[in-house]
Amino acid sequence: MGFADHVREIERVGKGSNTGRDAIVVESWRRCLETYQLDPAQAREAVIVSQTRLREHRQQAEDLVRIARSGLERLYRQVAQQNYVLLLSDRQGVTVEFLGDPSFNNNLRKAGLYLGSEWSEPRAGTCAVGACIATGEALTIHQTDHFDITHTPLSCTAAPIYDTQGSLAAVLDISLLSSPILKTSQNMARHLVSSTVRRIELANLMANSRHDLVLRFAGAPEFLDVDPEAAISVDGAGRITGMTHGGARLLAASRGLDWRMPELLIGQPVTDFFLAGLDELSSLTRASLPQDRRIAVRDGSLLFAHAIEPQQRTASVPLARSSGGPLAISRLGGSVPAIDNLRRKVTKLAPSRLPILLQGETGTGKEHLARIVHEVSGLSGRFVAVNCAAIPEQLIESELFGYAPGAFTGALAKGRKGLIEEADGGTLFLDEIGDMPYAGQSRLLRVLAEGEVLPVGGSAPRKVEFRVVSASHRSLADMVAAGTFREDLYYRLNAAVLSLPPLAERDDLPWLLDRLLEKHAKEGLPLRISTAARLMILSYRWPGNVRELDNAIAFAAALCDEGVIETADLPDHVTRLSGNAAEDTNDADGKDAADLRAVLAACKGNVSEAARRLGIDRTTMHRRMRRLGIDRPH
Ligand SMILES: Nc1ncnc2c1ncn2[C@@H]1O[C@H](COP(=O)(O)OP(=O)(O)OP(=O)(O)O)[C@@H](O)[C@H]1O
Repeated sequence: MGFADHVREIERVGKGSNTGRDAIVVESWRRCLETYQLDPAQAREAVIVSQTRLREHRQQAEDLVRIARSGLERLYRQVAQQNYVLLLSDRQGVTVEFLGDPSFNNNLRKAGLYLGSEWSEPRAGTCAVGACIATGEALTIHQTDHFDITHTPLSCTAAPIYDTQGSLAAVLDISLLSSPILKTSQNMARHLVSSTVRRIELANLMANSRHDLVLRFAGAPEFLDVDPEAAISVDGAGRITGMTHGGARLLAASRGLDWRMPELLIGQPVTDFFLAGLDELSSLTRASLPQDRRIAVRDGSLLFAHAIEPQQRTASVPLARSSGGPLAISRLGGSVPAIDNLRRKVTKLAPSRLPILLQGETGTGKEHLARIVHEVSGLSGRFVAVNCAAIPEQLIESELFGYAPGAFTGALAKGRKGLIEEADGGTLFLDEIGDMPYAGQSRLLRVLAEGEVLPVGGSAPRKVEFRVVSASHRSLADMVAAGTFREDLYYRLNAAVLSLPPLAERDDLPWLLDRLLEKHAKEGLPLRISTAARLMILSYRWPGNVRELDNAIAFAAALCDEGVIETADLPDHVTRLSGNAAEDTNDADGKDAADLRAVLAACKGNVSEAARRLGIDRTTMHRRMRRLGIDRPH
């Protein structure tokens, strides 16, 4: 159908003609013409909201997205091969979650199948998300059902997600960019989307009714425990506190009410809807077989029910203390002012429960410091280190939060504890926190705020108590300014900030060298180093920090004869770039020292000028002078 025909059909429908379109499409076209005054002859580009607005929408929807995530991923895996993309829109029609093949990114963006795209009817005309918001029903808007000619290649199927109070919270949509197939082929898609929504609503109800009795219902006993059709929650006084959409329909049908009026359902006594007392309802637990858990609804129908008792909160784990502080703190570094200062801070901060943010270039010893903090803290639980940059983005949430049994394909049948729970009673070290995906940041924030962790695909949060130490070699403050790191999470993590200097700025390099020689000594044989090799190490800049030094000593330890490291055993780049501090002599006044003296003399003792000529900063210059035993000229 061409553009002109499409416009003509909409106009005819607007005037009351029947062109054979589904009623749901006809009603939407009329809303577009009459209520929103849209012109079918004027094609509109897809609307994508600004980053700032998108962030606001995503923050508001984050609770739902968190609960829906495993369901969304599962649905996407089922449909991705048929080239569907998946959109979760909030109740304003703004896409807050998107799963699609990144290889056709540009076309999807143009078509509005993208994060931040706005699919409300007033903005986009008849479309699946918009019509779903307007009607509250699952539906398909296929190709020329769309009002706007821009969207007519698309085939979209959407279902509404209701919150536990019966209000529309979001819309789940799967869309095909172009589709040669007939509209009826989307019936299957609608079924898939609707069953995903049912599971999401159930998970949401479970998460929100931890202290209430939950009743799940199914028409057949076989599905009762695995895929119930409806669920409601009931408080200790027997009043309805929440429901899934299926639950709302069931309650409304029981009394001949309209499910669109949830205020007639929420807060009402459950016994108004069922021919059973509260005690009888609470006894429908797994203790009896599903087929024996039959219950009569007031409209005369019979259902099977499953009662889930309110969950008790787990008692908080006392964080016991142990000692180990003095020894641990001495491993921080040598006795030089900067490190002594750091040591003082660590001693004071470690026993508190304040979250600590460690800053420092890569390899400066952030994890080493985090372990020291843990040992000095006296926490009895484990130290669990997580490198957020090393875990693939798709796995980060299940690694951190764990997952419930059967949460996704490939998951262990009995589920798995996440790293956060492993750290219960101890310290969770989040390395490279700046690489944590945005969605994971939101979930982490929630764990820190509530002290509870909800496994992926799970509905029962578990209490956890741990100390968080995080680290990043990137500036989190800059990331917050750029909108890639959550500001609220940033403020939660950086209650105390400790900075580790680059190795080139550490005056305790000789101390570190000695510790690493001890570390790499082979059993029973002390590892030593010749003066020349030592000087070479002391005058090298160590851009890779303590890690590079550690690796260099490990390398030399493997090469050296009779436990003595000579210059020839050091890695080539160290010998090449160390400025020949000392040829193989025992003379501490090597060529490097002579060079420095010469430059200083040429600059009439002006250290800043000498540093400038050598292309190093003044602090480094002073440090080199100290190392090489050169006094400051007067
Ligand atoms: N004070 C120290 N004493 C002895 N060894 C140290 C010290 N600091 C760091 N190291 C060693 O240096 C190496 C690198 O340290 P660590 O892994 O803690 O650095 P990092 O800053 O966390 O690195 P990245 O930013 O790459 O995660 C480790 O092998 C560690 O044992």
